[in-house]
Amino acid sequence: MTEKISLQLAIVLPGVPDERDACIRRLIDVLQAQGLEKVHVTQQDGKSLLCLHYEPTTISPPQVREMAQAAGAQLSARYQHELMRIDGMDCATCATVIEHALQRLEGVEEAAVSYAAERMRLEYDSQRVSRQAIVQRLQALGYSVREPEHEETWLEQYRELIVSALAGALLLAGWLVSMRQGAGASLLSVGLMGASMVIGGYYAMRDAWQSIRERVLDIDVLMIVAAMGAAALGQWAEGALLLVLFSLGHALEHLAMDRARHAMEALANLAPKTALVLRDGAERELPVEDLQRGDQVLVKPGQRIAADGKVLEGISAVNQSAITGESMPVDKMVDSLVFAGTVNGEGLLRVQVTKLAKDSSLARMVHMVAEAQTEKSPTQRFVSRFEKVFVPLVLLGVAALIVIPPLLGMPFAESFYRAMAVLVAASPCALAIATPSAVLAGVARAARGGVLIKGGMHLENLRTLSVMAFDKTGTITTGKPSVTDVIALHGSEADLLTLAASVESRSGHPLAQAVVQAARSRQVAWPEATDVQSVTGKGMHAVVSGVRVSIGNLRLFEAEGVPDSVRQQVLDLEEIGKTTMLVRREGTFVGVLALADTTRAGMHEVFVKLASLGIRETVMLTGDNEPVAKAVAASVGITDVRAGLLPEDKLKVIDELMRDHRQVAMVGDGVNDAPAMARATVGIAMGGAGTDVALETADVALMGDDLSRLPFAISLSRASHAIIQQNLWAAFGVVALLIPATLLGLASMGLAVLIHEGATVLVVLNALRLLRFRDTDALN
Ligand SMILES: Nc1ncnc2c1ncn2[C@@H]1O[C@H](COP(=O)(O)OP(=O)(O)OP(=O)(O)O)[C@@H](O)[C@H]1O
Ligand SMILES: [Zn+2]
Repeated sequence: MTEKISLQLAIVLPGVPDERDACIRRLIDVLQAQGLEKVHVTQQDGKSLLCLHYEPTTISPPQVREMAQAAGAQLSARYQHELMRIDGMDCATCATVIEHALQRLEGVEEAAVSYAAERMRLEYDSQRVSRQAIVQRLQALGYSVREPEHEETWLEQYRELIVSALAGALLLAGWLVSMRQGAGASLLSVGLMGASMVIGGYYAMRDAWQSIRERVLDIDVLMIVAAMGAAALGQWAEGALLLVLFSLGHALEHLAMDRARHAMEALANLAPKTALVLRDGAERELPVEDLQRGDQVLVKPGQRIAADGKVLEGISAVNQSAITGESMPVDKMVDSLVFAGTVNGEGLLRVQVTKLAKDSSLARMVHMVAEAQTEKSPTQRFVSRFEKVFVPLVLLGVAALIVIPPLLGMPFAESFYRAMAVLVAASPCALAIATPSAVLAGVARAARGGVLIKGGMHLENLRTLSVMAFDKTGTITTGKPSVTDVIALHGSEADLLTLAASVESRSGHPLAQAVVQAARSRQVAWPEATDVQSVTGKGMHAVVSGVRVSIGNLRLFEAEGVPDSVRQQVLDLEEIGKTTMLVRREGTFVGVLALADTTRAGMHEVFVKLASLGIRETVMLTGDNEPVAKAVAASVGITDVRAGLLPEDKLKVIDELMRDHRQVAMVGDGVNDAPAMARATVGIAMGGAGTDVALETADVALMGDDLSRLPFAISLSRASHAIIQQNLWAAFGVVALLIPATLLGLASMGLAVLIHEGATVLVVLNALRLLRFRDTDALN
């Protein structure tokens, strides 16, 4: 017989971003090679556990644990994960170039680059390749890694714009000189225009060179070929204009994209740089990086809070809009959680630091958004697939355009020039940037509104939901029930509470805690229970002072049966919307406890808004009894109820809903609904700022502790979709118009470049509109 133990994956493999990571496969292989029977990952309470099966006769549990930890430590030291910021990418193909180049580098396990976010997700084997070697490879390709502390200077930010303006000035000068005619002047004007081409084409040339070396043909190559073609035909002004416009277009595009990126960085800067720390009885101002867990910091009225922590002293209303998007201040008192970057109200707070500055909710949110922006959305994938077919077709067509007309008698110069114009017209630059720019802006806007969307896919999926399932306890209700009725059938109420509390004090379930609380408030003392056995979704069995005690709902006693009189008591209580527990001592039912939970404030408004957004069906899933579920559902406006569910039933309901409706969201608090959330199209967790699991396991996390931002998230997703559609139509439209126009010689190359670059900039500016999306735009 084998036995098994479970360890928390996050402890064995710290720093591994998610369960899909390759390190987990490696860990499993290593451990199985070392003689464990079987190793696999399971989920429990939203945490990933590593389950280790072993042969107890050959190895002891501490040895197994040690083995796992040693292997984990070795792997985490060896395989490094990093999110790098990359400077110098000029177009979407640069991202592909980097990915190809790095993936060919020995020891690089994964390199995923987002052009829009200027970021790269990197995983590498530090025994085979050093970080330095990777950075050097990037630099050799003409890109640089921006280390986190680096602030962009004014000059760096506008460098491209300055270069293109300079090229433009030279072109203008050359043109003015050529107007004056004269032989010397013409030489001078050619010189000036040549200089303009060199300067205006600097970045394009650099990127084109890199692309050619990586055997990728991109827009930079096309532009350089076209400009040199024009120059070779003696069309200096045309060639220079092309490069000036091209570089100007790119400079503007980059400036616009920077705005979307800075929207997130501005958020990160909300947290103060220093904090007022109480150490050794004195107040000292320290940089937040020096704060330790357990430090006490003072937060004065009106100040921004410097660290995530727990209030030790003081009462105040805190504006948490920076994190939750909700501008109504939240009351804080002793034991409340507060978050870095939020604004203290009128009270003085003494706060115990619970998280290091780099792990604060705000810092993690900014990091996760950056990571989300590197994930490709389905539309983006579709566009990439399209480009793979489209670009070679264009090149073939252009080659034909150069070769065939001269055979029919057209001068070569003319056919070449026209082919170049067609090439520019058909370059899908606007198409490539249409979706990523909108995703970038949409994800950033969502984060500023307190909604963390972990990737373009989820941003797009939110839009198409027609059914949403909600967990009841903790999501629709506060999840803090209290005991309302104590009905003793044999003996006193105190005896009943003693038995109940004795058993329930061994459970972490919110209902159990409510029972313990009730016993405590009546000053009941209870003996220690033994042989405790918890039955998921039903209740508990245990032994108290030598007698067997069971406590739970009707389902727990189904097998042995419940006397009709007792059952009737229970049903009567449930009829008026209460959660019930029966208590049985040996064979006798000794009492019934009734509990009630309160519905969260503002839920009704949320469901009204969801309905008006076209979410036709809302379903509440709960392990609680049907009358309670129906009462809660009716009071908030939920259309459908599935009650009496065991945790695994919740998964089945999600499957069933997905069969009928395809796109289904599961909304929960992330604590014990993680499996259902993972199964649904979109898993939405609330309370992202307070609970780490919610933040980690969900596809979409509402940072605040209620659902009020849900309609905002959905309407933002719709707005993003609308903008993506507009962008794609505009991009396709321009290509569709320009190709025939250049083919027929109606549009010159200069005009083609102007329109082409104009469309690209326009598409990005259109995407930026999402940054200004307002809640009030939500309902239309
Ligand atoms: N420790 C316990 N003591 C008594 N009854 C329990 C206990 N644990 C669970 N139950 C019973 O099982 C039911 C379902 O519990 P479960 O934990 O599956 O759902 P829940 O968290 O209460 O509600 P929801 O499904 O809405 O999140 C409870 O309503 C209760 O009747
Ligand atoms: Zn197992």
